[in-house]
Amino acid sequence: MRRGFLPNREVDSDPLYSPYPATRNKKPDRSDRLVSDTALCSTDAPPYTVKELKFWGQKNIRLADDPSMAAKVDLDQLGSSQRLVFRHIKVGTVEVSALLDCAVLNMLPTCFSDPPPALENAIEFRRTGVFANFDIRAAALLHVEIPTIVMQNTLVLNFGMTSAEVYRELMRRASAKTLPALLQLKNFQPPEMCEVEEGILRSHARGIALPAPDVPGSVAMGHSAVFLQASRLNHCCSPNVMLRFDPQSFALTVHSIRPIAKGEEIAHSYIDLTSAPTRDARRSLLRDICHFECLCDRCALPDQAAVRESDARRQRIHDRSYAEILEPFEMWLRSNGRRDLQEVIAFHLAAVEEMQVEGLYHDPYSVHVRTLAACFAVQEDLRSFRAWMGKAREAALTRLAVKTAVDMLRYIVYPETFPWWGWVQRPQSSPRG
Ligand SMILES: C[S@@+](CC[C@H](N)C(=O)[O-])C[C@H]1O[C@@H](n2cnc3c(N)ncnc32)[C@H](O)[C@@H]1O
Repeated sequence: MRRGFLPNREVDSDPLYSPYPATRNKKPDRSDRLVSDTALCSTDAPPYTVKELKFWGQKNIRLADDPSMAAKVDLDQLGSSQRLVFRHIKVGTVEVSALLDCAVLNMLPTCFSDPPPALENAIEFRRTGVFANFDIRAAALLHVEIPTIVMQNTLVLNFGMTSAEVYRELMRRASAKTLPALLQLKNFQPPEMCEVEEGILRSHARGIALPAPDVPGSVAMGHSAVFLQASRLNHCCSPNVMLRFDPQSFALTVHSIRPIAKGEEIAHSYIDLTSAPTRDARRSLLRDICHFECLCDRCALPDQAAVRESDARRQRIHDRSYAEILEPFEMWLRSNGRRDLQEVIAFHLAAVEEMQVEGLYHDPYSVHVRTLAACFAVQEDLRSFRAWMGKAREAALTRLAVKTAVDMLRYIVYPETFPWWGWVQRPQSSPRG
């Protein structure tokens, strides 16, 4: 176990913003374990009536770039739950410059666990992107990184600092070792939108899930972090890696979601691809949120016909509900094996192929491959069962579903322990297990 926060050097100062006492924070305040050299405190008198709060909110709240955020933030509730503070969080030997709510800080572990080790030298970070150094299998851990800066996405600015000053302060507090590297990151924000420091942090910050206190609006606030190396990862609408952030180790991990060839660019998706099935929808989302025109392989298809085909495939993937995915095999079981199992297999193979062509390996993919494994299990087709169960296991590992992956390994080694094994031979009986 590594040490969590730096030992206290001085009494905790006022939080940056504390318009009302944080009465809802019933957990013991552990902020005395945090270093605080914060000398800033609230300068504006907080508003008290809902009307004033709303007006004050329009003036002072800087919403994150996601426009849907605006709808989620309840200004009436917001003021009573916010106590933003600048802090240094110590993770192993790394000091993270943070601007977080006290309640969120209190929910972080006092000791961070060690993250798992990454595959050595698997990827190369170049200025313009990240590339595979050798052929990589699916579900490999390619990179582990502690953030340099962590912040709340939605800043409530009534403590006498402009948003530019807040971002500058976060940068200033980054360790002397990382500051030059931070300043070298490109600012991709339109120059009229914000100053350089804010532009750099906004361009390279990615969303992370931190524990959120049970107060209205706190989840909508969201958090993001800047990772010096992982910020080199470009966006792709057919990503080959998935990023995870684990608050227990305070580390970002990068996992391959399919086999990757040597020299191939490593890229993840900046957006939720399931919410934007067509190229136009994806591009418009990326323009709105990230201010760039997507030039990934999927968006830069050679002609309009190829784009239409890709859109149609993604729309079909998008439209298929879980019930629809599960239905053919369930119907086959209910028919006591009298229906044609080959039709069920063909349905799943076609869906898997579509997902592979589009490079989409989100949850429905694992349902398809698991069901294919079951289709071959009922026929006692050992080779195909092991192949599909192997893919299902990779999908589980990518999602960090370790227990499921262990169960699947057991089925691969001892196929007869799989509940549907050989069921076609004895269709009247119910599955074992
Ligand atoms: C976090 S940076 C990624 C690394 C970046 N290429 C660099 O040189 O620092 C994000 C920026 O990279 C560029 N970018 C990333 N993915 C892209 C894509 N698919 N198409 C076009 N530009 C992309 C955009 O300018 C975006 O604002």
